[in-house]
Amino acid sequence: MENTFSFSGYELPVGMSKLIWNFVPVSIESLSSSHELQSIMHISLPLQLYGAAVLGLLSHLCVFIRGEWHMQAPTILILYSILSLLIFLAEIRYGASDVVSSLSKTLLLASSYSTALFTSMVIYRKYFHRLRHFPGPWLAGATKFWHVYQCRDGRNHLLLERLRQQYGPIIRTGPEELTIIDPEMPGAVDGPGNNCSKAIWYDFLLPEIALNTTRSKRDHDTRRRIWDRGFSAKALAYYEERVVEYAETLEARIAELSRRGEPVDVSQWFYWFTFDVMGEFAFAKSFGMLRDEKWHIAVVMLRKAMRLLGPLSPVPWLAQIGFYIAPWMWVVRDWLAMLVWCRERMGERIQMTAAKPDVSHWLIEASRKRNSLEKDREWLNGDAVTIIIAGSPAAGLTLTDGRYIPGGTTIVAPRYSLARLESCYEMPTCFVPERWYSRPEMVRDRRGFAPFALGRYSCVGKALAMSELRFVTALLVSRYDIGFAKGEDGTSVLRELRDQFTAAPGALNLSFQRRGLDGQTG
Ligand code: HEM
Repeated sequence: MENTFSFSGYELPVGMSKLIWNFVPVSIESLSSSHELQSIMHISLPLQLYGAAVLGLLSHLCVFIRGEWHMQAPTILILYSILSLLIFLAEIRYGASDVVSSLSKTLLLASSYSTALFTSMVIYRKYFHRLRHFPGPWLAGATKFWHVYQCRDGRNHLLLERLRQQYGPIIRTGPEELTIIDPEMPGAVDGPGNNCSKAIWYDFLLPEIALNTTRSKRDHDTRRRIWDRGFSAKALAYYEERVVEYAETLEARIAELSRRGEPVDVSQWFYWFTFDVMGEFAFAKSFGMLRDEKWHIAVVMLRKAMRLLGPLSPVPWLAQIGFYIAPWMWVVRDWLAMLVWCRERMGERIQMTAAKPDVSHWLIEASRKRNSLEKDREWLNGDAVTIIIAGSPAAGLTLTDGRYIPGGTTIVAPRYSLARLESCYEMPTCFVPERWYSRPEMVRDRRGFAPFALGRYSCVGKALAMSELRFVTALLVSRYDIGFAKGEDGTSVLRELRDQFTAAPGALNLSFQRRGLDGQTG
């Protein structure tokens, strides 16, 4: 019989499952014969609690203080649960006589261990850590749970903006994390010559892996070369034909609504447009939302799942526990269902021959040529997720004014705040599109403007995204007079904005008045 260990659908790594498979019966067996164990059970309770506390302290100082543990979080949780169960069984057998006292003693030992472990972590983070001198909320430097709690409503962008006003441009937003709101950051972190790598947060897609989530520079560069082929001038010409078709469908829908005098929630319609286009490029199959005028179930799942990425992104270890130990839970279920959906569509896409090349065509063909289609499935599945939803330094970083950011720090450079810096823009909180063409003096420092990121990790789809933006804008602006619909004041689009890896804007109801051929509104 094969020795695997599965808990709530979570399959432990083979080595670990063998260890547990052998360890549990051997341990229970040894409970009934070990004299040493009997003598341990009869040590006085204070001494046992003291021993558990020392173990907690040592686990921090000798083990958890180094390296990354988020991917092992489910295994660690399962091992601790098994250990507690063994202590409980040993207590019943040799220690306290009844179940209730055995249980309370086990809980006491576990609490003593964890109190020492977490106290040691907090003391270290607050008084010895290399980031201890950076300003920020006291609790943020002690635990990332502070951040999870603060951005539970998906408004991390507003939280960071408030912190900037309170603490200045460099804020300690986590035990190992600095949020730096300085126009220099996009270039310093992502620009040429930097030595930064991706933060642990990017492991959220594992075991699937994608171009924008891989943390290995070598894997990224190899994969990026394949993606680049999918965005050559020739490939872009194929895509643009289809972008035009979808943009015209969008315009036809808007024309219908405008004829009926109905408001157009452009946030929703633009969402449907971009997702239909991306479905076509990822799976050679549109989501059909523009056609059906309703949300596709997979996109609904994706939107729900993206809510997980906002609040849980500061604690990737908790997300891993959710994925493996509680896959049935709330948004975790939506996230996993969305991954399964993408996996299945990618399976179908591999089997079909698309009439015209889509983005996936280049990725699949590259695997086919190398005869590694099956081996590359995790990449293909992960990249499919990237298409549809489409830094930390080991070494330190010195900013141009001499400020030093210690190595091993996760650096966050929030675009929302960068776009609102007085030092970069005149009237930074006002919507003045002219600043980007006829009034360049309104842009004081453009280094912070990097919506497609910079350097090796910059957006590979930038040319496609820009052609979608240009085409739809030109089409609508040339045919319609556009204004706020009745009852709309333009505030909810930002007020309801949610920060969840990509930004999810609130509703924006506009009225579209068709102009006649002479340019007059008709
Ligand atoms: C207005 C639309 C878009 C914006 C603002 C945007 C922005 C970005 C940003 C900021 C990144 C860096 C993300 C990170 O490092 O975590 C990125 C990466 C990426 N984007 Fe886009 N993107 C857009 C549209 C697209 C489109 C249409 C595609 C096409 C499939 C695409 C594909 C990608 C891919 C594959 C990456 C990963 C690149 C790499 O790691 O080498 N994006 N994008």
